[in-house]
Amino acid sequence: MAAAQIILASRSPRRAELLRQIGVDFEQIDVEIDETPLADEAPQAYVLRLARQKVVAARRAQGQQLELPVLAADTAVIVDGQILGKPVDRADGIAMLQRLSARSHLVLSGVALADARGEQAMLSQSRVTFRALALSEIEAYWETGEPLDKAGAYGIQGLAALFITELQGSYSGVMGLPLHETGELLRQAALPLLGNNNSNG
Ligand SMILES: Cc1cn([C@H]2C[C@H](O)[C@@H](COP(=O)(O)OP(=O)(O)OP(=O)(O)O)O2)c(=O)[nH]c1=O
Repeated sequence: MAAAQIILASRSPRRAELLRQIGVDFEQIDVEIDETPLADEAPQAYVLRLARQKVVAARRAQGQQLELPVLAADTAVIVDGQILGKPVDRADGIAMLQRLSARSHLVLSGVALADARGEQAMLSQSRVTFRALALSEIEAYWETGEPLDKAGAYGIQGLAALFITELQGSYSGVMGLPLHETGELLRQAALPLLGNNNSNG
């Protein structure tokens, strides 16, 4: 296996899969932060703050000797201006999916990269539209286990693909790691992908 180029501060297997997709060699570590929104915090500011906090916490945990850049992300579903995180239980998950039925919502993903020079963050914003969902279908979806660990109680990359009539924005951003923005942050940190350090060339 090639030597790691960066640290991915995430437990998420989806983020690891997406980072592998763009050919980055990485080590994955866990970070735990408080994900409670601040009073009156805008959703965009919220996901950017959490992504930054994850990289900062990871660098702190690794100590001064850490040399590799650290990448982390945070994803939230926004409906009527309200932030939906991961469902806390079955009733919460079912209520979230009922709210998302027959309308569109926003999915925000913040991604941050920290290295010795400090940290940078970028935002990905997508609009996802769901068809009308029957309660029986929502209940059956909950029973699959797929919604449990996902913001908004669904996974675009899984069975919830059956619900989505339209996506405007970034599929990888909805799934948890926006790959265009990730590539830009890596390029700015002098870790170019495809050996190209110049987006115009
Ligand atoms: C909307 C949506 C979210 N998700 C996932 C991505 C994230 O893993 C999760 C949102 O929770 P996050 O708090 O962003 O991330 P996490 O706690 O799972 O992982 P970590 O903090 O360790 O990086 O929801 C999907 O997998 N598919 C989707 O379609």
